[in-house]
Amino acid sequence: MMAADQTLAGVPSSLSAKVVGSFAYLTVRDRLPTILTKVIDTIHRNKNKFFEEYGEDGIQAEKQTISLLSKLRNELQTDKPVLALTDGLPDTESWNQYLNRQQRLQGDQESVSWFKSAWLYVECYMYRRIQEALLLNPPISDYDVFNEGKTQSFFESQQAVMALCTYLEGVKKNIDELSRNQLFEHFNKLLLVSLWGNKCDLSISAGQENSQKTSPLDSLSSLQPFILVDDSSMVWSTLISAQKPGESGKTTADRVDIVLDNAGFELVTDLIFADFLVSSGLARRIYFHGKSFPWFVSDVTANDYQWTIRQTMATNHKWMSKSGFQWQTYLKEGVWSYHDHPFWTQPHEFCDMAADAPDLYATLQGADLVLFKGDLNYRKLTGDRDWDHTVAFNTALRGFGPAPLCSLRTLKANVQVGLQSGQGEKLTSQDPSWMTSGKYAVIQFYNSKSE
Ligand SMILES: O=P(O)(O)OC[C@@]1(O)O[C@H](CO)[C@@H](O)[C@@H]1O
Ligand SMILES: [Mn+2]
Repeated sequence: MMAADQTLAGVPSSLSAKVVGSFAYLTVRDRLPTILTKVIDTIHRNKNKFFEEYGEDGIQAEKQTISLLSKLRNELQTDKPVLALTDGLPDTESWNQYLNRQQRLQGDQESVSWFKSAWLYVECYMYRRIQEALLLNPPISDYDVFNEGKTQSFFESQQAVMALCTYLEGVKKNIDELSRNQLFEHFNKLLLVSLWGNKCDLSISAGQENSQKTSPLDSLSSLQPFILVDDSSMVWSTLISAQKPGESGKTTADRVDIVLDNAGFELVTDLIFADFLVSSGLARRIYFHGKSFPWFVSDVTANDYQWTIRQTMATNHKWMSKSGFQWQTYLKEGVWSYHDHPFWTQPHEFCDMAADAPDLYATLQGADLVLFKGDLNYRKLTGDRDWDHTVAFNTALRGFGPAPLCSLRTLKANVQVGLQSGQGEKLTSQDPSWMTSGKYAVIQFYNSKSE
């Protein structure tokens, strides 16, 4: 039995709000209550809508949901014990087992609570409790409390989206004549656009809008110095070496999986990159992995995914609309498909996936490359632990490696591995908030098969 904060040999402890003043502490103390308050306000603002749709039941549901969320906010702010879930969803048991696991880790001296336990766990748990509050009030159970922010991010980024779709159209027009070097140039640009699309995330901004106003293609070179690890050439060579003749006679990699992060502008950058991968013949199929309920304010759900493609189709911008129709065709043909396994909205570190979600692990093993978008995925890849910055990426992965994988992440949490000796210290002296500002990024690759 491990003592309270004793961890597996050589594995550092989980980031936690128990470290007063840490980013985890500031998130749990300030940002999470702010997000909860915005959720409560959003539900209250839609009271009339619920009444119109559901009559008195809608009013009752609104009141009940707000009372449950206010209770949750009070539990959080007063560091009450984390409670078992009661909504009887298929994953409820898994969540409650994970709570027991956390309790065993901490020992029975203190209960699992917001300011004493792992930050990754309590933050994920908060979003699952928001979902429980809605599920316990059926008339409004399928209401997406984060929808307004996600759609606003899309609408505010229209200039950037139009510029990207126009660029993509130009690339696709004569794509068969492009040399491999030219293909690599476009690959690199659109990979970087997808990487920096991750800056637009509403949970770091606690819901403040932070959409992309200008064309991201214009700023790629100025952003290059802020990329701390750049394994893009390894991503490219993995795709090239995976090329094999398909039924159509075209040589392509079979499948690239994109574990999505945020809706709005970031999702469009992912769809554009995926379109390029298929149009260029670098990949035959794309699996998109999204969330099965609203998560971390701006993460992609099936509704967001379908809505974004419909909106892109419906625009009166020629190349944007053409892209939207192409994406709908990819879905109809099975070239693209959307998947939302419950594991992505659970609190587990990814090194647990093989044991706790073997079906999902097996699915990812079928990919030639898995791209993980964003900061929360990076935190789960590395277990959200207090690693030294020079620890190797695959050490932090702790055996997770279903396929060649790459994290495309802007830094918004104080966990970062795989840096050169002295690189972290230099960054801290130059820019103390480098790990949490979203200004810096990594393209970090690992191929377990190359060991
Ligand atoms: O995964 P994303 O969207 O890039 O970032 C989500 C996120 O901003 O939410 C948390 C703050 O509440 C951070 O730890 C984390 O980075
Ligand atoms: Mn996110």
